[in-house]
Amino acid sequence: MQTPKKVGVLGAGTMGAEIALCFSVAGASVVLKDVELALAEKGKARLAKVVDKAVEKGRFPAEERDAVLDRIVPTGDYEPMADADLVVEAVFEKIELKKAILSEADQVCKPECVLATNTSSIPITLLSTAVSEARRPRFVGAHFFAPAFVMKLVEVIPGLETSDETVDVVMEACRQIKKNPILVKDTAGFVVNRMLFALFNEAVRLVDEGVASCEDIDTGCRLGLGHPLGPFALMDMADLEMALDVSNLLKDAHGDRFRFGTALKQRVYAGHRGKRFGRGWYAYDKKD
Ligand SMILES: C[C@H](O)CC(=O)SCCNC(=O)CCNC(=O)[C@H](O)C(C)(C)COP(=O)(O)OP(=O)(O)OC[C@H]1O[C@@H](n2cnc3c(N)ncnc32)[C@H](O)[C@@H]1OP(=O)(O)O
Repeated sequence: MQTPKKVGVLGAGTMGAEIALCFSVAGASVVLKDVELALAEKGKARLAKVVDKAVEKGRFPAEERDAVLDRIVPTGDYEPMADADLVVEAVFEKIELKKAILSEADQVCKPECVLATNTSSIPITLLSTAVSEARRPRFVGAHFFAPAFVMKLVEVIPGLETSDETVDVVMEACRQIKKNPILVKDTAGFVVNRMLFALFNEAVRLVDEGVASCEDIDTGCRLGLGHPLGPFALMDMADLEMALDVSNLLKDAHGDRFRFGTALKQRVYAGHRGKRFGRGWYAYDKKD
């Protein structure tokens, strides 16, 4: 398959916007939707900074900057994605929210359109119940990793009714945007988040037990295991509340080994949710 000519992205947060950018860089026209136009425009504005940084670091050609951003059209409506070949949903990791948005998109998108969800942990077959029976063969999971413009992996997850053709289409679309797709069975947390949350949970337990500080545990992971960031720095990059939600989903599916420790819950209760909130495991300068 060619790169899809037109792509819709539902949700202009950090993940959604950067997924939009990946397709635009590959030459697709992209519609970036949020609940209202102003939020979609804000998501696109953040992308200009992402591209500028990539240009600064010599990782993206300066002369392509404007064209790549021009191909991304922000919107508050579903209608502009009626003729999209592929739509990727990337809204908050809440089951009912995702289902509502997938159902609305399903009613607008053309029958041939593949509808993909960027859920990080919710079973695809469960989310597929939000779309019509006719769409289900063209409904699939496509899990990107943060920061999505940089990270090369996409987990491709067929649900019970996803067709082989849809899996092939999405795997190929990932290759066209220079990502490396891996095929993963439909299980809560898929592959990478099951491993990542095992690490997160053990790291929080170490803090709960007073074995070491988060700084030292992060140093241990970086210098002892070669991870680019330790688990606490990584949780701060995401959102501690989101981490707690995901871990609860994993706990429901796989048992108590995914139970998060006390130190994390306390930070969530206190609103210390991570870098974007000015404070998480570490303190930061608050920025937009
Ligand atoms: C929860 C989901 O379902 C699953 C996930 O996505 S888990 C997260 C998986 N991602 C990772 O583990 C990535 C960890 N980070 C890295 O490996 C490296 O930082 C990197 C390869 C992305 C970039 O490295 P490099 O280009 O050398 O620059 P570096 O300075 O480290 O980071 C560049 C920018 O990316 C941001 N960034 C790095 N990791 C991030 C992450 N996980 N999420 C969001 N932003 C991230 C940094 O904050 C920095 O932003 P800034 O320029 O505004 O300060």
